[in-house]
Amino acid sequence: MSHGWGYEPTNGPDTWAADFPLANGPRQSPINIIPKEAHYDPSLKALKIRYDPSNTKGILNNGHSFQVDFVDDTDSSTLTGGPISGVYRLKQFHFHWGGSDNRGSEHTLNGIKFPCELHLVHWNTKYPSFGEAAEKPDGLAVVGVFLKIGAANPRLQKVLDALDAIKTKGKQTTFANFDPKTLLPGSLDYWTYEGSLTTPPLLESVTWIVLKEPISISPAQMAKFRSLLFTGDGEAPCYMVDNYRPPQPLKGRLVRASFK
Ligand SMILES: NS(=O)(=O)c1ccc(C(=O)N2CCc3cc(O)c(O)cc3[C@H]2c2ccccc2)cc1
Ligand SMILES: [Zn+2]
Repeated sequence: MSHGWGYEPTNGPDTWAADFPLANGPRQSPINIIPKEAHYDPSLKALKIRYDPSNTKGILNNGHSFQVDFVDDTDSSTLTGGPISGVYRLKQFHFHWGGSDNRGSEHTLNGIKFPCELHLVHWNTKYPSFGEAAEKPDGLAVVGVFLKIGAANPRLQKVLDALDAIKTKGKQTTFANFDPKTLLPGSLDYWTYEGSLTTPPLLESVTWIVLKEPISISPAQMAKFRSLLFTGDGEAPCYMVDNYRPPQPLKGRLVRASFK
């Protein structure tokens, strides 16, 4: 699926519009979230997240990030409630991170970048598949979680321990019985807005749900993420860092808050 896009100066976010005109569309992601300008919406429901660890399928270095994939042929790992209606199934989760701790997240808070951001990707079961849903304005829902530098996060360790086996692009390995719910912070307070995929094809099909509370990651754990390679075996090695798209114009969109 990769069209040669990436995060280097020659193929990075500023070049994507050439192949993916949606890059300049009306509902692009990520965005800078300004909490004071978000609208508290008392009608927003609480997020209901139910994941079945036995759905874990594997872990893959896709050349842009690494992702943990889930079996999504039943409603056993789902997201409901929150700003969405209906049932969305968990497809995969992945991260975006920086080459140093002052950058890496895609969404920013009052212009502040976090060192890393987790995305849990779900698709609307009113459509027959992820691919079909990805083409619809209400097709996807991604839960974003900021990571901040702090104490080592034991919940990340199982994921980090698998990275040695997927160092280069295209490598995948078995990964089973992981509960992504353990990666979520204590509070499920969130901001939500209508946006897009943050990677090509930049489809404008994502209801974004960005959690207010970050989770922690230690410098040593960040170094593990940064040891991955964008490049495949036999290619000149290029470390997988700074795989984030910067914030995009809000273009009049409303950002709602589930909390006061
Ligand atoms: N950062 S994000 O907006 O949360 C995001 C969500 C899903 C996806 C995703 O799952 N896929 C499928 C794998 C893939 C591989 C590529 O090389 C690529 O350029 C894009 C993707 C996207 C994708 C989603 C929907 C339709 C096509 C591709 C990617 C990014
Ligand atoms: Zn992402």
